[in-house]
Amino acid sequence: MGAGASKAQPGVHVVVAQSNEDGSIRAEHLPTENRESDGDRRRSRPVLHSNSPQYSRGKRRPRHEEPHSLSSSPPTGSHSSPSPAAVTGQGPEFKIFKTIDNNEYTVHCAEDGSMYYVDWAEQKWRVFPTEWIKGGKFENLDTKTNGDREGELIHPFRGKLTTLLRQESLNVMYFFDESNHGWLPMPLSWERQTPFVSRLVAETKNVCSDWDDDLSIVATLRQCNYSAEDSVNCHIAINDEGVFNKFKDKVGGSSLIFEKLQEKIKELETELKECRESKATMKEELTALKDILQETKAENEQLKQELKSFKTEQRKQSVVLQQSMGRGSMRLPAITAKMNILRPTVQNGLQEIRNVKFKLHTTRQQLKKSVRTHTEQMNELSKAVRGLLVRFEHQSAALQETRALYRKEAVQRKLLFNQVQELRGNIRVFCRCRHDERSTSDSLSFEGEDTVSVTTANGKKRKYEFEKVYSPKTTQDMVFEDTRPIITSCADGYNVCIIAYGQTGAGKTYTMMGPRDNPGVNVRSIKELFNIMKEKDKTDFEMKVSMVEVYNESIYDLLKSPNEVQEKLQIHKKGKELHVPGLTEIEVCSTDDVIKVMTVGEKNRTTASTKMNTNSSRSHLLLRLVLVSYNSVSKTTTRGSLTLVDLAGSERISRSEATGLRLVEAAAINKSLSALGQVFSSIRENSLHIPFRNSKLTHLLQQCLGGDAKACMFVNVSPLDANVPETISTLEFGMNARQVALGKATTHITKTT
Ligand SMILES: Nc1ncnc2c1ncn2[C@@H]1O[C@H](COP(=O)(O)OP(=O)(O)OP(=O)(O)O)[C@@H](O)[C@H]1O
Repeated sequence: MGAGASKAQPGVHVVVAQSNEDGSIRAEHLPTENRESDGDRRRSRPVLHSNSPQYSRGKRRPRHEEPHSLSSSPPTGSHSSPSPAAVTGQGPEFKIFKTIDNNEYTVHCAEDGSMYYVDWAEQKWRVFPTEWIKGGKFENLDTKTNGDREGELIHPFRGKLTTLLRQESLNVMYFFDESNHGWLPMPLSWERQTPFVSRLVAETKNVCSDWDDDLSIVATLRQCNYSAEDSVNCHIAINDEGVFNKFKDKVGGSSLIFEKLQEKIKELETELKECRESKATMKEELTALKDILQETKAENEQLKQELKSFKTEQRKQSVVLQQSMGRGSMRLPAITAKMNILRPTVQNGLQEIRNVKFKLHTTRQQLKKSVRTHTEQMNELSKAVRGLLVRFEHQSAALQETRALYRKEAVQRKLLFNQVQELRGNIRVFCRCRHDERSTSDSLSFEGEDTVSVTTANGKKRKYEFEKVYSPKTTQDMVFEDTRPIITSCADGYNVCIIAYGQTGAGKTYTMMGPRDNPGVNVRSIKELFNIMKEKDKTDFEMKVSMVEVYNESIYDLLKSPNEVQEKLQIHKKGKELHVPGLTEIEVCSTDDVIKVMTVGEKNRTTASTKMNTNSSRSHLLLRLVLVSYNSVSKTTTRGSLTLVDLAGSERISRSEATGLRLVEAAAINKSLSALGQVFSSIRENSLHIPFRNSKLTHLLQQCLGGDAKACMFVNVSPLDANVPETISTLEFGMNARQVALGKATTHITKTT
């Protein structure tokens, strides 16, 4: 047992009570200025009461070991002591007995119920007095678990902290109070004066220069068991807390501060990064500068060397020059004389050179100026060209677009036209009344675009409706406008036929052929056909013309030379196609070609009729154009035909009062025209048999009226009152034809593989 004190001042002893590692308690004397000798100290050692509370606050070993560290084991014998069960309700063990004034005693409760406590003063086990029980209470050694002492703290920087209230033994500085004759805890201000604490305070202040409150330092030292290091840490922690509180007061929340601080940290980190980067850059620059410096130094060295060698060379040269001058001075007068002679020549030469140089300079300036002007002009020109190119590109794009639109439009138009045609029926009948100056009455009246009325001799008025009715005032051009669409069909691969019907002199030939300066449907149609074919892209075409007349039920080739023997042509069937063997077909490339061919045909017709003493108007004229086109894009061959028919006059035989040959002619015409009427009637009535073969005319027209063609008929009438019966007959014929609905027209297109 080592508890004692040294006497620092009379009546005051200073001691730090501390338990030893082995469980015994020792008192460590603090260094004092006026320490007494060991003997004095031993003599004057104050006696601590064994049950003094100050002892129990000293550092203790784990309590269950305490009795074993004593010199003797706790007695097991039976003494008169309270039963442990009566005290704790449990078996033999070590317990803590805590008095009302907080003194603690380690108590051993033996098996037999007897209890002992440790008398530390004597280092002995003593029987625990039963009368003490009333003045305190027992506690189990394991009652103070961490569970009671653990807690939490939300720290502004470290987040959630788990705290533990741990009981640890601390050194406490006491002084011996002579008056009380006992040890008492020393006040802070006194303690500050002790050399031991004074040294620790100095150490602490050395580390924390801002901490100038000595008493606060001593208090902290006490709490930290006189460890200067711990007290410094504690101070830093307290200061942190202070900062935290300061911010908390200002901003009002730890999380906000935390966020702000984190932001600050981030900013600082960014700054640091930037500094590092700029440092790296500067380092690189420095290296580069060093290199440059090195190079410059090397250059400098080289220049120095060169200068040195130059100076040496100069010295050598000056020596040589001086030597030369020495030699030359002897010939100087002769040289001077020669120079005087040469000087004017040289001066003149120099002047000339100067003049030439000046001229050259002037010319150069002029050239420069003109080059500059030309360059500017060139630039302007190229700018203008660029602008033109851009405009050209725009326009060609627009043109292409327009072309595409046009093509689309054309296709749509074709489709619409075909639809309209199909709706109207594929035979369209127009009525044309010729202009005749002799006409004075108004037996024919024209109502609207499609109706003509005829007033008969007995005053009856008959109305006839056609696709269109052309009054005498109608021009050739206007007539053709309605025919134009059917020509487009021919180019598209349809068999197309235009027929003129009417009494002699009613204007059939005028409508079909027309005068040379005002051509009719024939020439205009042929022109239109060529125009259409030429407009078609990637399409090659071939056109052939044939011309025949049907006279007295015989077919004659009008393109055969009149010198040749005229043979009657026959019609043969070749598959579905009709074929006229021996018929002349002439290839044509333009409208002019066709007109030439037609002129030849007309001439042959007239010659023939003269030879036979006949009248050309007594025969039917058929002009046929066969068009074969090939499209290289779609790889299709299209075959269409245009048949232009100028029929012979349709007047009645009785009226013409014909006899002999004229009668035969009239009968033949009558036969063929009535055969034509029959064909129309049969088609209209949907008869199984259509009598195409009843006449040469209808036989030849079979392909044009045969159901897959498109036909157009002009019924020509005269405005004269005298012709009213013929006019009515013609109009009736036209009406009959109008009611004919040809089958659906079909194109003749074959695909080439
Ligand atoms: N619309 C018209 N305007 C002016 N003159 C016309 C018109 N139609 C016909 N004629 C004239 O009437 C005359 C007879 O015309 P055209 O020869 O065309 O009759 P046609 O019906 O062909 O007779 P044919 O049956 O004898 O051939 C001609 O001189 C012609 O110029």
